[in-house]
Amino acid sequence: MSGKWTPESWRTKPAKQLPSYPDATDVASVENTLRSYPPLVFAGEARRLQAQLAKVADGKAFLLQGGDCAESFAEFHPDNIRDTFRVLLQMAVILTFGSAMPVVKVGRLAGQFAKPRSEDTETRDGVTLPSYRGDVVNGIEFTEDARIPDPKRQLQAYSQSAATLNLIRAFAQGGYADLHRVHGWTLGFVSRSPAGEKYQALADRIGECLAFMEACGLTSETSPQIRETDVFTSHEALLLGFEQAMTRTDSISGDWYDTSAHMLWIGDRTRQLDGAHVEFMRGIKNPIGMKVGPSMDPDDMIRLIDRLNPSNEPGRLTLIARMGADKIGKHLPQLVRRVEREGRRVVWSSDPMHGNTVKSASGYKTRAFDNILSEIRAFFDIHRAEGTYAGGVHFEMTGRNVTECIGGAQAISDDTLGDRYHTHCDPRLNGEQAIELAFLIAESLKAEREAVRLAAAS
Ligand SMILES: O=C[C@H](O)[C@H](O)COP(=O)(O)O
Ligand SMILES: C=C(OP(=O)(O)O)C(=O)O
Ligand SMILES: [Mn+2]
Repeated sequence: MSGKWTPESWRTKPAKQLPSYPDATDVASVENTLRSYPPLVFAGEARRLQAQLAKVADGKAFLLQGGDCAESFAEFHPDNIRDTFRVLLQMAVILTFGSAMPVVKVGRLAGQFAKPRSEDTETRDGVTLPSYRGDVVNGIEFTEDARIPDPKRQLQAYSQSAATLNLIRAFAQGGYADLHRVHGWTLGFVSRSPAGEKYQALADRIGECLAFMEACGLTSETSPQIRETDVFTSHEALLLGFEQAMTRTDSISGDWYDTSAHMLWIGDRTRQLDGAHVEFMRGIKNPIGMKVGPSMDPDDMIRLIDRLNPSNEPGRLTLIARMGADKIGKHLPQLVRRVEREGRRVVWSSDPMHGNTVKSASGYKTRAFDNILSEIRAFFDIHRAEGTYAGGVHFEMTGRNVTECIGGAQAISDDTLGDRYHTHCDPRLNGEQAIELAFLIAESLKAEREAVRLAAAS
């Protein structure tokens, strides 16, 4: 029994991972202020994303979701936003070429500020302090003051999200994303790499296709699909007071939308059937995601799907599998099979990051490129074996030349992780690793397409 939903009905349910603010009056005052702020996204945009995700559920499009593990106030800079944006564009072009299908682009951007943590406290040199929970909650500095949750940070997160979104909209629709600029998206450090060279070769082919199409009368002026693109935003709906304050009724449909992002997802740590996060998410009309880790039980998963998507609408729910390269083979097949057997219409996407986090010998939290790739390969293989559709991928990545994940063509090793390790939470793929991975996935997609074509021809 789930009872009546309201934007605040989550408050009566047990909630994990929410900060303990020192003063409830300050929190209420910030939430009131947020309620008076403009929406960041519109309901119509969220509906457009859902329609595109419905195509993914149907096997006719592919989902690419990616961006920072944790956006930060300190790294807020137009160059960083642009660099991540252009790597996303490059990956999308590579995947479009491989799959010959539209690629739905969703950033972990413009709102990805709240972090669930494994431990409530962190100890350094015998000093124990509350854990860092994302810039929207507290500060990363290891001092008593910084670690106290401060609700006013929500106002800064809102402003940064608004400015980030504004820039993304301008990039996506103002000419930067025009396919004629496909060569210009390459970042300096990527252009000198094997992935960069491969990308330049692909860009040359796209240039030829565009010239051919132009000769046929299809130009940026006649075809807006060449000139601009949709890039949607997403984040984990963790800090429910903030999300509630951003939830508004849409005047057209009368439905509730969380206007903080186009898509919101539930993390693996907060997906309890009768918990606060599931309660909040079931009532908002945005397309939503749910992380599915190795502890997910198939019966529970069906109950969660039915709670979150009772009318079985395609595009409403994306299941983001994050098992780990060593666990995916044991856990995913039975879940995929069960969803299929019960006729639930979902998008299956692979997050090959969160099940592959390890502490390196030198003490950095890292992920091995090879394990990331191996989880994705297993994800595709499992779907092929089950006759279901591997609909998308979900990455923690940045356009910056960071050294956070081990491996890839640059062969980043444990010894060099410290060179440019900037993440505020989990290790991200750098621009080159992200593009390298996109090529490897594109090859799988192309092989799949070829297999389908051969099967149809025989
Ligand atoms: O991004 C996801 C989680 O917040 C993150 O993996 C938690 O990391 P922790 O295990 O260091 O708390
Ligand atoms: C917290 C995250 O992942 P998960 O819930 O899968 O651990 C995340 O995506 O940053
Ligand atoms: Mn993360």
